[in-house]
Amino acid sequence: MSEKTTVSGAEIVLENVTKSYSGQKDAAVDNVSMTIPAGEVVVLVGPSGCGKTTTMRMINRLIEPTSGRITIGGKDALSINPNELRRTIGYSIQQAGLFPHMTIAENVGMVPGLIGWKKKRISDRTDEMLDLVGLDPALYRERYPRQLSGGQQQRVGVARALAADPPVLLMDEPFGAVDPITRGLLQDELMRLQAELGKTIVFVTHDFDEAVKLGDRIAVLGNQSRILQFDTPEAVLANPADETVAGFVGAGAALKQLTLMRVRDIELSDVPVMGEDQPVESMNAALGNDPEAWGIILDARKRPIRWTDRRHLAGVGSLRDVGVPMGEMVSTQSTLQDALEALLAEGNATATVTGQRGEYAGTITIEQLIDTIKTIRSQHAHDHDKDTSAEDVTAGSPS
Ligand SMILES: Nc1ncnc2c1ncn2[C@@H]1O[C@H](COP(=O)(O)OP(=O)(O)OP(=O)(O)O)[C@@H](O)[C@H]1O
Repeated sequence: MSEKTTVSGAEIVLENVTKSYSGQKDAAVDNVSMTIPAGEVVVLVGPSGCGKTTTMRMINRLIEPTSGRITIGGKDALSINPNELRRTIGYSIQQAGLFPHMTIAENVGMVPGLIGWKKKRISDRTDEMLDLVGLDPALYRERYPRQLSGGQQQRVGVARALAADPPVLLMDEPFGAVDPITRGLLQDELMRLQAELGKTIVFVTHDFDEAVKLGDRIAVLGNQSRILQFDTPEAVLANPADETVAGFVGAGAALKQLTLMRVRDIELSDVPVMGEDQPVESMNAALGNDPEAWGIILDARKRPIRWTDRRHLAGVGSLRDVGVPMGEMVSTQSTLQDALEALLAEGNATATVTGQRGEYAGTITIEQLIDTIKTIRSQHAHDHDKDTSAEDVTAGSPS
């Protein structure tokens, strides 16, 4: 996710954690070790039944490990009493898991109530949380869950998980039950919230794209929760650890990489730019003799308004009257994927980039996008050559 302003999260460490359900031949989770750094979003992703939920639920002790150790902020999870555990760990699940007979306010205020907050404090906090997730408290407090849309219920689920301000948030497919557009919006909101809150978030999904979008790190799990790869989304996309992970990454890994970087992250190229009031000869001189060269005419606030080449300039008296209106532009905030789409939409090899206030910032070309992908690839080309004992993944040997 993006840069955090604060980190309020706590580190979670799993050491050789195993869970065998009675009556099952194989352990559901077999000897898993991983460190989830404070303030990061770690996404557990893997096929159905691989043990993601079991792994997550052992962190808040909804499931007791058969063996191994889990610490939260350095404290053994088994030694934390139930009240403290509720305060430390927020939990949100698919279909929000709201209590149908309780109002939205009662749902959100439930954990603060359980840990003994006073009425007024709970009520204020409930309003604050509903605001935070984009629901007007005046409209929604007294409603019942069935009177809300699926997406709104999911928001309430997140508000409830955050209500007691826990350093750790466990989210088990929280957006699994909503349509793709709502899901995208909820993901964006979670990213915005997290940039502000800096919680430690463990997020379970079987949607790899969701993992790439939300994770600071992704743990790709195989059967029995075996960690196949535990790394940043960039590294997993650029260099999957093995064929199983590659299969999970799926087609279009290079394109997915483009969603992880923004235009401001790369060095832009340039074309000649001139204000409308500058002499035509200056633009001519800047374009030189190259018949393919083109330049951009700016308005008084340095915003690109038209592009021009030598042919347009022949015989004209002023830059005010020449050129072709600018097509779709990209902003420095856009993802490289947005930039690629703009390039394809315009059918050009170059797109114009504008800054925060619409001012000219440079240009971006198809070649630059290709070079960026190549650079990411080469940066991660040797990731698996490293001695993994030095890494924070100490899980049983990845196959
Ligand atoms: N209470 C239980 N008793 C016995 N076996 C269980 C129990 N809960 C889960 N399992 C088994 O443990 C394995 C891991 O299940 P788990 O729910 O953790 O997987 P998951 O990766 O979260 O799956 P999904 O993505 O389908 O939710 C599965 O084989 C499942 O059948």
